[in-house]
Amino acid sequence: MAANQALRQLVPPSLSAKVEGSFAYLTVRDRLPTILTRVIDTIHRNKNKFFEEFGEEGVQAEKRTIGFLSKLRNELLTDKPILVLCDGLEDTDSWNQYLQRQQRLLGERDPVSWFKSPWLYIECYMYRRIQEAIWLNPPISDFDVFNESKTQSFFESQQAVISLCTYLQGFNRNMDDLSETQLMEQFHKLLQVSLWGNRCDLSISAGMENSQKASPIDSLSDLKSFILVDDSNMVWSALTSAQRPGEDGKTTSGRVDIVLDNAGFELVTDLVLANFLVSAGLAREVRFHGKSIPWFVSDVTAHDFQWTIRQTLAANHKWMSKSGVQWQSYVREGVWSYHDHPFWTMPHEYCDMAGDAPDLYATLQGADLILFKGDLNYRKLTGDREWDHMVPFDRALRGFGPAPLCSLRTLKANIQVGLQPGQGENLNTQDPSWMTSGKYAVVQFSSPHREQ
Ligand SMILES: O=P(O)(O)OC[C@@]1(O)O[C@H](CO)[C@@H](O)[C@@H]1O
Ligand SMILES: [Mn+2]
Repeated sequence: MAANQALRQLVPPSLSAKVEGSFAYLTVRDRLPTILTRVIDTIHRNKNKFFEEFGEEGVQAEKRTIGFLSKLRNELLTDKPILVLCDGLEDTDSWNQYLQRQQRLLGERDPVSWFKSPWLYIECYMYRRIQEAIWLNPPISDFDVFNESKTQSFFESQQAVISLCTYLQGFNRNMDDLSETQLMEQFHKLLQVSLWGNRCDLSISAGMENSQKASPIDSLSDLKSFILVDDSNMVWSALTSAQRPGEDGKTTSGRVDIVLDNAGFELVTDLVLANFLVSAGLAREVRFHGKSIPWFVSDVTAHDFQWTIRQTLAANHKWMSKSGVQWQSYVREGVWSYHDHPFWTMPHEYCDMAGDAPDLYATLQGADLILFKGDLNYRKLTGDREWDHMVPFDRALRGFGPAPLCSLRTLKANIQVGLQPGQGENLNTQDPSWMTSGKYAVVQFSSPHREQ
């Protein structure tokens, strides 16, 4: 058996709610039902809007949708079997095949259920069932149940957005005068701003307001010691080694793909970073990968992406508006593009991508650097397994490596690899909730050419 295959055999079990008292258990028992309750409340609160827009049909659709979601909430609370999807969407068959895969793993004795199956699978499944409940009840089928909380997060973070756009425009004006060292310093700062932007995620807060209040640049030095693994220098060298001398004597640079996470303030930090990468000549193109359906409460959809650029452009603040104008022209010129492959809203671990979504894997192979934002992406990169903290990041990826990649993640789930000997034990002593509080973060890099 080849070494890589043997390595794949030694894979620990998936995190699961079957472990009573575990973070997965508490999420499934408490946080997911809370999120569902908030979704039901949101739909109920929009009843009049549906009536105004669609008349009696809208009211009937609201009632049916709430019925679907209440049934889902009951299945979850009472650990009922996971049901097949029947909405005939593009990914319905893939979801139902994945259910069969989960059933094979469990054997015929136990049905696949909320508290017995992998946490990653059933949490993704819940968001896909919310989509089914909405989709099956026109005319409210394209209502985004999380839209209000995503837009609120943007508006609540206005001061931070203004200070970030002001900072960006501050050195955009004299970018050509910056030395290589100054460019690298700015890069590290904006990479950390994007990293900490990930704390503003609404599923960990179960939808509670979770916006950025403090100035993102000023707080970086205080936050530095909470970065447990910092491979930023490897990210910088991946960018600079992708630069090539062009025909006209100018340097051409590489393509950077950003696998997005949350809308609101976090998305602004990603757009500011992407703006810097292009204006500093560190990227010739940036591809953004978002979600094709509302996902994990605050994840970015195409509507959120366009809305955020429009909102920034229309702001009555000089530097915000100037940033929005720049972002809109990047999109129009094709320097920036938004993509939402269905795989990002499937439950798969990323080591399955080459086999289950070969088209997406091939697309990502065209990048010179891929930035994965957030905790759910980290869980999928590492398979949401019970890895020991000292297992190398490359090992936990289990062969996933379309291009040099970096995870920018604040810790919000009890999985963390690539730590030094004793680092995990020290953190357990100092701060027992270190893996789930969002206080700590990692910048973890892997390149396909490095030893697996
Ligand atoms: O990917 P994100 O937005 O950083 O975090 C997603 C998340 O909040 O959802 C799950 C908890 O319900 C965890 O995986 C993680 O904490
Ligand atoms: Mn998210």
